[in-house]
Amino acid sequence: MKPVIALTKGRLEKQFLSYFSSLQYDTEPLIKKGRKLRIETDQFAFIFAKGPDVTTYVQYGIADLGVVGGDILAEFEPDVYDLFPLPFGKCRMAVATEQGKIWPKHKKTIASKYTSITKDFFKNKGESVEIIKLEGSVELAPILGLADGIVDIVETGTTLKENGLVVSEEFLKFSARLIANRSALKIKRNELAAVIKRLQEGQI
Ligand SMILES: Nc1ncnc2c1ncn2[C@@H]1O[C@H](COP(=O)(O)OP(=O)(O)OP(=O)(O)O)[C@@H](O)[C@H]1O
Ligand SMILES: O=P(O)(O)OC[C@H]1O[C@H](OP(=O)(O)OP(=O)(O)O)[C@H](O)[C@@H]1O
Repeated sequence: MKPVIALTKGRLEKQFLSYFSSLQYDTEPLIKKGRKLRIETDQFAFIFAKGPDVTTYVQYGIADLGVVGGDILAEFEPDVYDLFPLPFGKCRMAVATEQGKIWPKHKKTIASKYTSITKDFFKNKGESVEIIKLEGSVELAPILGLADGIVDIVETGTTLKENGLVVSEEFLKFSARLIANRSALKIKRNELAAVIKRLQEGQI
């Protein structure tokens, strides 16, 4: 059986393919996949899913390996083996708000996709917050008066800047990570060893 690798669709998929190709793996079938969600190459079977679902497929052993953002691992804490960072998908987690905003003295309202990370962050600071869960375009929330601020990913800072927001605190750094199903690592050790090694060594 070919190793099964679950890839996070979208931004990380593109960056993974360019990294994988730099390691001399054949990526042509993946680049030409169109809307297909499962693709086989000579060596591997790939599946394409949203980040949190990548961890689910790996946790349940449908995929042996997965490529997922460190933010997803921090937020959902799936039961998978977190092997090592990959050299792309670099971003930070930050609290941001409108330029010149004065935070309320008591309870702040924070909008985020990352409710668990947000809860832990403010708990550790001993600050009381109400968290509003959003699924994306989180930068809208302070502008429209839904929240006092946001907790979200920042890379270049362009999205914040173009929406009149500024970082008030950066508190975590992430990159994409290679994860593995815990039992596949033992049972399929021989089949997985070469690709794991190459993905790790490619970074040196
Ligand atoms: N601006 C960014 N710069 C670098 N990495 C990012 C950035 N935004 C997200 N990421 C990383 O890429 C992963 C996938 O994000 P992406 O935006 O492609 O999917 P998503 O959050 O599910 O959004 P969408 O609903 O638009 O597909 C995130 O989990 C994170 O690790
Ligand atoms: O600092 P920047 O380089 O501007 O990147 C940060 C933006 O990228 C992500 O959004 P994404 O494109 O995934 O859209 P989303 O709002 O739907 O999550 C993140 O949620 C920020 O909005």
